[in-house]
Amino acid sequence: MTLETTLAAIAPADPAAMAAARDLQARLTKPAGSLGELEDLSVRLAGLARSCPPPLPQPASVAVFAGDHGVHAQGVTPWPQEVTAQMVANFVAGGAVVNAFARQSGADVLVVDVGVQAPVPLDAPNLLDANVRRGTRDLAEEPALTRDEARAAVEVGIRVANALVDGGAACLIGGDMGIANTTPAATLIAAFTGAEAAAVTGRGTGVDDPTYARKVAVVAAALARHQPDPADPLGVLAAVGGLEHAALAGFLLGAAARRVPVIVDGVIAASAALAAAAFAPDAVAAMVAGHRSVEPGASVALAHLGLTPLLDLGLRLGEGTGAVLALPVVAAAVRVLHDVATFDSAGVSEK
Ligand SMILES: Cc1cc2ncn([C@H]3O[C@H](COP(=O)(O)O)[C@@H](O)[C@H]3O)c2cc1C
Ligand SMILES: O=C(O)c1cccnc1
Repeated sequence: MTLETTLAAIAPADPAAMAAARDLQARLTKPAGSLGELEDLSVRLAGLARSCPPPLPQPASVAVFAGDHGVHAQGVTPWPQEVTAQMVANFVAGGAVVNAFARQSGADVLVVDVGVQAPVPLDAPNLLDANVRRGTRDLAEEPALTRDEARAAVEVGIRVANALVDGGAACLIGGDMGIANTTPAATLIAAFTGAEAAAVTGRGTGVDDPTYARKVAVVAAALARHQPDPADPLGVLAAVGGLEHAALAGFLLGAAARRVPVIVDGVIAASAALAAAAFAPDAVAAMVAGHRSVEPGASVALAHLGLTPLLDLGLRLGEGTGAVLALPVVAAAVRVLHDVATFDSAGVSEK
């Protein structure tokens, strides 16, 4: 599927299914509104699936998109770049936090090399080699990607979403791995929302004060240099994005085109969600915000998209961890519409 055919397949939520879910919620054996955000979520997912109740969101799959970043050269993170490839090996072996959380939540993990700098010499069924280029260029000096490279990365994400749905996934979860990738994430969020660099730049893996100041300056200078146009999402991704950010944007678009919910993780996924929404505003109907990352840009992005995060646990890891943790909550919200008796069927008196 190309970007264009995917965008053409994205349509608004179905108001009739949403009305049916709202009506059913009002008849279930609980005070109206007592399930808070879960009621709104169940209504949104009915609209997405065009059916009430919508399907349960399992089996579920996490795709962790990995890439490296030329902007690493600016000293925006204390971690060496080779940690990206080393963590890819860790994901493949099942030893990272996202693997533990996925096991706990009942989700599979697929690792997608979309732009790791050094070749990842592994042959494993849960690793997809879809490397577009071996890391981005330094966005502080030049566009991170060409438009063609950005498009190719978006189309990797689309392909992965389609393959997982074809394989039976009823819910998708997007994760990231890429040392230095909170810098392009912050720049993308500023570009799409118009927020100031300082309002969207966070401490990532935990940078110290001088590194943080450098990071804010890099984001501000990149915005001034590239003047990214939010009406041209491919241009924005190319100028100041990353390969995993672009692939995640495609992954979100692919989920929306297939009308399958996709749980958005932290600041990298949230920056990709802004790009996806700029390509196709209706794609937001497929997005569920898994959690509120500590990174300030994540909250700016979610507010811009009108999404309310389900969990707020002070997480600042990425990998898809906060999104996988939210999967049982999403499943519970849907299960209410499947399992809970109505006042009528259970013989419970109404007020
Ligand atoms: C061991 C390790 C595991 C990680 N898992 C996710 N990240 C997260 O931190 C990185 C971004 O932060 P920054 O922009 O500050 O470099 C990304 O790789 C992200 O996925 C990790 C980072 C490290 C070091
Ligand atoms: O919360 C996140 O998404 C995050 C925070 C730090 C590093 N990487 C990701």
